[in-house]
Amino acid sequence: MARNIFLVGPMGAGKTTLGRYLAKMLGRKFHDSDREIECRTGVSIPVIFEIEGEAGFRQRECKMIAELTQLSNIILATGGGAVLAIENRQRLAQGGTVVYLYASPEQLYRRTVHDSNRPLLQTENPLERLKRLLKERDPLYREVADITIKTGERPIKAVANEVLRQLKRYGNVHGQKFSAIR
Ligand SMILES: Nc1ncnc2c1ncn2[C@@H]1O[C@H](COP(=O)(O)OP(=O)(O)O)[C@@H](O)[C@H]1O
Ligand SMILES: O=C(O)C1=C[C@@H](OP(=O)(O)O)[C@@H](O)[C@H](O)C1
Ligand SMILES: [Mg+2]
Repeated sequence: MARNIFLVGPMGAGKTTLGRYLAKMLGRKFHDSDREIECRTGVSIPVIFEIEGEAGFRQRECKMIAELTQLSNIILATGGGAVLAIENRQRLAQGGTVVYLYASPEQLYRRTVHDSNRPLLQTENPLERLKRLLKERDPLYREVADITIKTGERPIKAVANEVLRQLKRYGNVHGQKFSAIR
């Protein structure tokens, strides 16, 4: 059976966008842990941070990752901080093939600067925050990842084709019809 594909990486790497795109290409179900948390609670991520703090959000995130990693044949976009908890890292590593989407802090900044839905970036200097978070979390992303993909300035389509090329080596898309989008 084809295994799950889990996307990890920093805010703005493109996990949500690429996950949705890959799911369409492969005809698989897509889940985004942040969106599922928002659906369950009925409020946005910034509101959860405001009411329960980051610690409260992390608890909800852990429960959601535990649930979603039990599913089969899915594409999952995690939140950028999901790798902070060791239990999440273990569940991700055991439940599927983990793809680390990497982008430089400057690229992450450009992709997130106009979006106010990421509470951790609502600071005086979001670029500095992105640099610090990437430095802290990069070893955790690498620890859990089977594959690392540098998105660079490539459009989503090109990143998706690169991910599929790499995933073939892991048997994820074995026997599954997909056409590389040119
Ligand atoms: N490879 C890419 N090239 C250009 N824009 C991108 C790329 N990947 C993502 N984006 C854009 O960056 C923003 C953040 O992407 P998103 O998928 O929400 O990232 P994440 O879920 O990793 O935080 C979105 O506006 C998305 O369209
Ligand atoms: O990096 C983080 O700690 C976070 C990343 C966000 O998800 P994206 O990585 O999809 O932006 C979201 O889970 C929350 O705002 C916290
Ligand atoms: Mg996302």
